[in-house]
Amino acid sequence: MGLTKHARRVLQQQASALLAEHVPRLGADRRRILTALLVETAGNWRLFVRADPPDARADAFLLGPEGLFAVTVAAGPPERPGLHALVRHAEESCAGIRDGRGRELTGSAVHFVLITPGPPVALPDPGPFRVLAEPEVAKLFKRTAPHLTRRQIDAIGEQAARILDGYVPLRVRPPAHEASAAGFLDAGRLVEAEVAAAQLRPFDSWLTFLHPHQRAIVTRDYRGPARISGPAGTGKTVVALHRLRHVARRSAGPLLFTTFVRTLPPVHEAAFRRLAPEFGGRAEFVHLHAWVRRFLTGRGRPVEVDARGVRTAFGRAWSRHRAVLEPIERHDEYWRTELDRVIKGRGFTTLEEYRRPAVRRGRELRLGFEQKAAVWQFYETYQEMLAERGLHDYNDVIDIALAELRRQPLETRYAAVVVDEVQDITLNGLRLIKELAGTGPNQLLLVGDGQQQVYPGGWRLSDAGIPVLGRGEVLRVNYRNRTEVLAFAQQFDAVNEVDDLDGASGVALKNAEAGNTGGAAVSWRGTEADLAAELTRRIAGLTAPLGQTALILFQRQDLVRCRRILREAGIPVLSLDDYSGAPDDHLKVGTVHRAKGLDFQAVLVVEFPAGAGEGGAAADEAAELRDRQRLVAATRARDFLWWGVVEDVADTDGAAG
Ligand SMILES: Nc1ncnc2c1ncn2[C@@H]1O[C@H](COP(=O)(O)OP(=O)(O)OP(=O)(O)O)[C@@H](O)[C@H]1O
Repeated sequence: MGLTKHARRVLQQQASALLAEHVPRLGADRRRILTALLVETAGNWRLFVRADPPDARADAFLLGPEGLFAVTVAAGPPERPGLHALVRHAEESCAGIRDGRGRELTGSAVHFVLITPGPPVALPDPGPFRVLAEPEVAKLFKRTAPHLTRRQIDAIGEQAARILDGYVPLRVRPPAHEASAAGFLDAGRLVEAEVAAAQLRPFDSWLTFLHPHQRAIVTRDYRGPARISGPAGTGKTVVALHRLRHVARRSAGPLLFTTFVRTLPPVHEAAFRRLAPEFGGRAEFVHLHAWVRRFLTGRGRPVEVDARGVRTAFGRAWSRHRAVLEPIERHDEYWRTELDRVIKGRGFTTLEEYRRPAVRRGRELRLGFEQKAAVWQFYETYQEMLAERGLHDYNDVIDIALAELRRQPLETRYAAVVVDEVQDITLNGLRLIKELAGTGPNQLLLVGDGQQQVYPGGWRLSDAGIPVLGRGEVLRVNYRNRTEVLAFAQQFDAVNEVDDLDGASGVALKNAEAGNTGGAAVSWRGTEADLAAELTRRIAGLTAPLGQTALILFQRQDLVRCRRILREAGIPVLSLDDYSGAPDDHLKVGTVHRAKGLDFQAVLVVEFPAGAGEGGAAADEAAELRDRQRLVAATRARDFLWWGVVEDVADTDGAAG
């Protein structure tokens, strides 16, 4: 911080006097380093120094806008079991601290810092520590990602002073005339930090505080694969990230966070780096298909998906079989899903398997014995078309990787694997995950919500041989959406029963408890001709920053329509395809498939009429799917939701191009 030389000298004198009085038996290294820490805490920070002689506990706890730090001064990390004792003590001693809303400070939110005396040294295995050399101590106080407000720091500090047994709270104060001088207390930066924290409040407090139920799941010891389900916004991903850090501290080896949604891993990686910067290098965040491609390349079997070639193969197969399939269901998309999600997704290799009862769970349209035979022929033609061209689709790539993994397991096992949005993975994808993660204690965590399926699924975890009996957790307090937004989203929840991903009943969004108050949800109906003016007016009137706002649509062709409106209005946009969670001032735009798992301060949704002329069971299925997609779109909004419905579509020749 911007201290004058004189002020720094005064603070150093105060700091040494304080340490000499309260912690008289300090060695020279600790004394120097703790003095330096104390000088830096003259702003919005608190320091608690261990009064007893060195033992297995941290030397100090440091609390500030970036969270709570357990600080150890040593030339290197302690050896196990000393390391375990240190981590356990730090986690346990802070665990009783609560915020004003009853949430507990989670032990996994404590950051471990190792300060090495003297010049920087390279430590090959720093374990859970962020390592700083003595001359780098000031780096700890850089406000890169503040998430605690001054009031929260005061409240935590007060409780820590009572709870941290054997530690004394020490604080130095600048001389009065210096305190009021510009720059000394760094008033400008404090205000900046307060404003930054206020903008995020209360959402980013998850980095430090968890609901007691969330916290219990983070630290629970599971003897096999575990599952977290619960409605949107209940903190499933938040818990999974904390748990990843918790497991990382207690294990060695790489960690994997994967999902079916291509756009999510970079966003969650950014969140994990804020939560656990010390494990950034150990954790891979990658979507399932990218993982598979990399794995197969590593095994000398690179397989690429030529999406255009696959579409052509499908088109040819469809034109050969449409005369038979159209009378059953006329939309080719329906049959594409049948191939992708049922026949290939579930790994059927014979018509007999496909004919077994209950294998099409989740599909409303019933198929008779002969009809299944007709679909199977269509599937075989599609496979031939692919084979003739030497092509593989995404399901094939999963199958090849699964066979390869079964032939030869991974050389280095993951210490832990987390799968997010698991409801959208195919059954064969789940089998692959089981194979790569293993089913040992605390190795595999599956996170999802059956109600947010945006692709038809229909499996149970047990179908993939993943046993979670007795290890299924359900979250029910929604922390993301303010009450008005949540109430709006709940209108799309028409289901009678939600699957907990393993055949039992789960919790639906309509039964979620609201964790936040306020918010606003506004709807609009109009013609496409009026949409441009209304959408741009809404965007201009937003109170949320443009960079924290998303426009969500349902079909790719809707994107083209809306992008044109935004371009003409000069509104800067970033496609959700390219979004990594990094802050910017562009409106995020994408389909609901890309918005899954994300949240924004404000969300605008435009619904264009769905394809006309559907009917029968397939239409019921499509309508149900659309409601689930609506529910996902609406629950992306934290504070404000605008829902626009276009009632008629103008002549858009060329627009949908
Ligand atoms: N303990 C908490 N304290 C404060 N905010 C929280 C807490 N838990 C979750 N949140 C907020 O709720 C938001 C949603 O959390 P998260 O993304 O983990 O939910 P989810 O259940 O995975 O949602 P979805 O199923 O919709 O993807 C987070 O971004 C965070 O802002």
